[in-house]
Amino acid sequence: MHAREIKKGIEAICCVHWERRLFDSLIPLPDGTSYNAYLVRGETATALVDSADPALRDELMEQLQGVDNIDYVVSQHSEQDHAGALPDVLKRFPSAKLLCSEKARDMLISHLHVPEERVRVVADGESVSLGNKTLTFIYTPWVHWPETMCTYVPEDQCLFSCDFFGSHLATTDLYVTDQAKVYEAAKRYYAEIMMPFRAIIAKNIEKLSELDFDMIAPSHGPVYDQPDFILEAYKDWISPQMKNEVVLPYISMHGSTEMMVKHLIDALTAKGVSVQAFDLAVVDIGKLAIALVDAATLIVGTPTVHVGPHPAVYYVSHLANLLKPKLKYAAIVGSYGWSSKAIEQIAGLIPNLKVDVLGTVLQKGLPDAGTFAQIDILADNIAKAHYADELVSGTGRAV
Ligand SMILES: Cc1cc2nc3c(=O)[nH]c(=O)nc-3n(C[C@H](O)[C@H](O)[C@H](O)COP(=O)(O)O)c2cc1C
Repeated sequence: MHAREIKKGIEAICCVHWERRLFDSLIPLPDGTSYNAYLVRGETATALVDSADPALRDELMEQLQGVDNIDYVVSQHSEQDHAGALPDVLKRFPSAKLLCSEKARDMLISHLHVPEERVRVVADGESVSLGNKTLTFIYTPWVHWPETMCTYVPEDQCLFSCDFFGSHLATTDLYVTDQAKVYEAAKRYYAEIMMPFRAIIAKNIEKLSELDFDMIAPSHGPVYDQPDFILEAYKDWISPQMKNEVVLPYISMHGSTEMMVKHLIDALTAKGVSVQAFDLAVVDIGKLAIALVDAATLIVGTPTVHVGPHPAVYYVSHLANLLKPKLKYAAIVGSYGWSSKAIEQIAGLIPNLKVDVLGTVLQKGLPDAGTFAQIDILADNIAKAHYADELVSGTGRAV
């Protein structure tokens, strides 16, 4: 890849990680990802905004080959996928100063062993002149670490946002060309990384909306030359409005829980409630996280294993608890053999979820007519709660 111009004097250096399939040893990447750095050439000084993951440091350095001098390297976020190649950049450009937020200073030193004397802290709102271009730094904490900031170039109405608004997508597209594809990738990114910080993200979006920009250049995925697309999507995801949707992660060893789950899906669907069910034996947790962004109700389906829920249910309950989705209601269904504490244990795993439990159906062995009758009542309770809240149907996309 070569550096490509996105504004006069501003180039995107996209390092595309086509083959990466897991992020942070946690997040599935069905479409790979990219790490974007940006070169800003002013009349009197040149700056590089962010770097790349150390795995692609050669790709980054190759794209910087023709660059004689860099005066400033801006680190918007200290995590390795953007800051990991900073030591290489600082070595290659020995007079460059590393600009970062107050909180990033210690993080860059401790996480990357960046030489302390190279670091210069910039304040929230501070500007650095590159001659005919200015870099203005806007602190946007907790998107998604405490030190994160954005960088704004007023002369070009360009906002560098790092992880904020990013999407995990390996592509040669410089700009968003397929909105549906980017929407899905950006929602996956938001769901897994940003969702726990919904309230502070809302404040940060408000802060950024005071700026006049016509381009958002994130550090993952394509550049937004129509920023309203992603701003509107984010506003929808962070809004308190839930959708008439149920997320139903389940697992079944011998089929009993699965029969209960399938009956529940039919009963809810018949009442006009959308359901996204995920078999935890084969789940892509990214898709599950995406479903949690809008849903009003979480239903967990589990057999009992060694007194508690199946270990896969432990994992997914813990994950949902960490991601803190909007969810207002919950329910648990499942089958057991002789004695179970699955319900109590699941309840203990989700203290962050401020949900009303609308019902639990625990069946000894195979479900029968009585079990299905209980499930019908549960479906009725869920539908009534959703309609009482006047929840709107999920559109899946805001575009
Ligand atoms: C490894 C294993 C451990 C189990 N431990 C318990 C248990 O502690 N308590 C219990 O009531 N049933 C236990 N069971 C029985 C299952 O919960 C029971 O067979 C249930 O009907 C399975 O539901 P499923 O068909 O949805 O997999 C265990 C089953 C297996 C395979």
